[in-house]
Amino acid sequence: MSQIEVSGLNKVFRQAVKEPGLSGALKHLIRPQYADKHAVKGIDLKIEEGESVAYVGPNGAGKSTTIKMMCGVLVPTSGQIRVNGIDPYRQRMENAAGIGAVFGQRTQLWWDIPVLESLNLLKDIYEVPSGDFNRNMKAFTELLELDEFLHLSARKLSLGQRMRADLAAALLHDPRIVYLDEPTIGLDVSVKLRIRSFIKQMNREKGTTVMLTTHDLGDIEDLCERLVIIDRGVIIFDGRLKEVKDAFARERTIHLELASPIPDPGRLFRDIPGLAPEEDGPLRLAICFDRFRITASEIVKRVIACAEVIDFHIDEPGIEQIIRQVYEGKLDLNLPEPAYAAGGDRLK
Ligand SMILES: Nc1ncnc2c1ncn2[C@@H]1O[C@H](COP(=O)(O)OP(=O)(O)OP(=O)(O)O)[C@@H](O)[C@H]1O
Repeated sequence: MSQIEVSGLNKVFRQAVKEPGLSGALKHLIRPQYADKHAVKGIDLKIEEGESVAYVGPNGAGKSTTIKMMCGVLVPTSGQIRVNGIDPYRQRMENAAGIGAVFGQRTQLWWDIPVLESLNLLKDIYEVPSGDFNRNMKAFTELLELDEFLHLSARKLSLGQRMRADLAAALLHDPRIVYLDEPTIGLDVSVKLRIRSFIKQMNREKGTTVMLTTHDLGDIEDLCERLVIIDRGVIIFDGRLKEVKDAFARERTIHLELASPIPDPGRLFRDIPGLAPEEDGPLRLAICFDRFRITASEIVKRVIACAEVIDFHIDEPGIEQIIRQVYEGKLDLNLPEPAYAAGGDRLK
């Protein structure tokens, strides 16, 4: 059995339908009207111990609703969820012992007491043995630089400090699974990197399963091996991140440094529609190409035939670009890829 098993999962919310203004509110009081919102539609998902999964989708796609059902916060309308072998809603207490959760918009720390006190309270609630608590506190303090604010109450923390404290709180009891809902939202780059490196370390060293929802696609690239995309309540893609990149990261830019100028470099690629080298001075070329149309080695071969190439490097697009295209309906990740590019190289 997988660590997380979800099958045929549905969640329907009943939403009040009100006309605007006071008269709308009064009408609703007299004759309330409701509409059903099918937030999650028949989801099937299996996650194995130690996996790091990015669960992404546009606003309102159903990510948080799924995570809340996995945490036992929301009851499914229909379908099955087993987390660590138990039903998260019916066995909430047992479920809580095996999971940690960070919701970027909310904190689980007590607002008015020092962070250290909150962590001590969580130690008691989760019945964390003192040895484990001290060991984790030592490691987390170092990795997340908690020292600077352990004595402050949660209400006095900056957003970045609050997120670091929340991560420590979520992982204090060594949960086997951690759900992270927008863990880096609104944070500056250095805090983001620190948090990512902490999550990676937990996943690598303790084998903690990570399920991450985020709009920061850099988080995905840095943290996750598997990508699950949900759109309007339906899972539209589930696969390895690396395979997605290999198959769909089409656009690349090759930067070449030359020993001597090439007059009219565009003529070398007239047979490839849309491929136009950009010159950055006489000895530098930047060529943006679709690798399904021509390979990097073919480009280098054509340039070398005209001038000595001193150096070159290739910029690859990130997963961000690919996912953005999926959201915009321009890319279907389930489509088979083209087989060959100019120059004869196999694409995969
Ligand atoms: N408690 C609720 N009552 C009614 N409708 C809800 C409730 N919670 C969520 N919804 C609706 O369910 C749909 C899915 O919401 P959900 O919060 O799961 O999306 P999400 O993918 O997490 O979006 P975001 O990226 O914006 O956080 C949305 O249309 C939302 O309005």
